Amino acid sequence: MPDAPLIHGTDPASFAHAVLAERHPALIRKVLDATPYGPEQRHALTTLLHDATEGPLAPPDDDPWWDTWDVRRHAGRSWFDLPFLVAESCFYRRLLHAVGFFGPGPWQGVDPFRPFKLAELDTPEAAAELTAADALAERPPHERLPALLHGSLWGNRADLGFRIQTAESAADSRLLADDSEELLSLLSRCGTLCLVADNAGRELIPDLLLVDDLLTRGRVERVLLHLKPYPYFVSDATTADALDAVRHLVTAKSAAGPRLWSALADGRLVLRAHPFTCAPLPYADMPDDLREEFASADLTLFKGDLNYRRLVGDRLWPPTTSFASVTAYFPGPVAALRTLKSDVIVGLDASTEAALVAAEGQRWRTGGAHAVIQVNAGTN
Ligand SMILES: O=P(O)(O)OC[C@@]1(O)O[C@H](CO)[C@@H](O)[C@@H]1O
Repeated sequence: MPDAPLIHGTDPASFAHAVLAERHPALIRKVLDATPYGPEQRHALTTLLHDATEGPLAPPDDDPWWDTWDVRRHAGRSWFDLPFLVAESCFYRRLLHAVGFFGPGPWQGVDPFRPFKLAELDTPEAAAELTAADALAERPPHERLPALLHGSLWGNRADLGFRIQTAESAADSRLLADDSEELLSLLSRCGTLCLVADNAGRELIPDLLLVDDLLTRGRVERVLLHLKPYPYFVSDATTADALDAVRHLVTAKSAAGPRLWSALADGRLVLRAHPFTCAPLPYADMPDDLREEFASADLTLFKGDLNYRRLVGDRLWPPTTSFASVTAYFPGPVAALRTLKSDVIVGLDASTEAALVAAEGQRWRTGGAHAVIQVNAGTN
């Protein structure tokens, strides 16, 4: 397994530093504005707002998460000195603790990000995406599946979802690595697919439409949908979010809605929420039970930026590092659908990297304008 330095937020000019110093405080303000929390929670949130930028890491005494994942040992360090993934994971754990999510009490289980997630579902753009997706049902597989795959890849970017692939769109320059043909081939003969989901709302809807097509058209026998056991990184999907999405599809009279409802009821679509999905660790450190589940699947498909960071390791890999080399540990065929929203990237040609740097400096890594579809079928 190749090696490279872990990404930290120490450099004030880095993306990671900006996330910790700017995005996290802004998020706390959004959470305070979105829910009428009481004085105790508001005090806990404003304390976190200060701690997470000025103070040392201060784990709560009464939360075993900090011991389960061996994070308490970082107590007293600056958040900026921690591995970026650890710092973010600690922030979200502290935020949920501050709003009383873990209880006991009346706020137990109340998702602080739910207002943002629900707002995404009821928009004209979301309705237009559903109309476009339903129209796909009549198209032949060689058009329908790539469009559904791109719809899932670009998630909530409606202008780029569900387009019928034409010559120019198939050569979309925003796609920096494209193993979609190999991915579609793996999906065409897949008994069990593990889909490790990313965000709720308008990203989960395209994911579920892809799942429905795979299950309905007989290409996949069973899908294990890996969600988060509790709210994480603002938008990450929980079971409640998945049920909201299915109910939304039924209410919107999408043909996929009742089919997904039935697939859940008869066990062809199974919801999973393993604690490791909220751990501050790379998937290379996954526990044995999760490793066995992925090993027993015919394909595991990771969605989104955070999952990609954890799949390949949140490190400053040279972009030309092969995707296969950093996922060689994975116990079965694995693929990633990821829009680039953070520094880590592997699997690019040297010429692609050079052209991106010449055109955009290093902004191409974090702007969300580019994406990769990468596969390690495990055959090499
Ligand atoms: O997994 P997602 O939702 O695609 O993206 C999550 C994410 O890009 O947002 C953070 C920055 O705000 C990153 O640190 C993190 O990887």
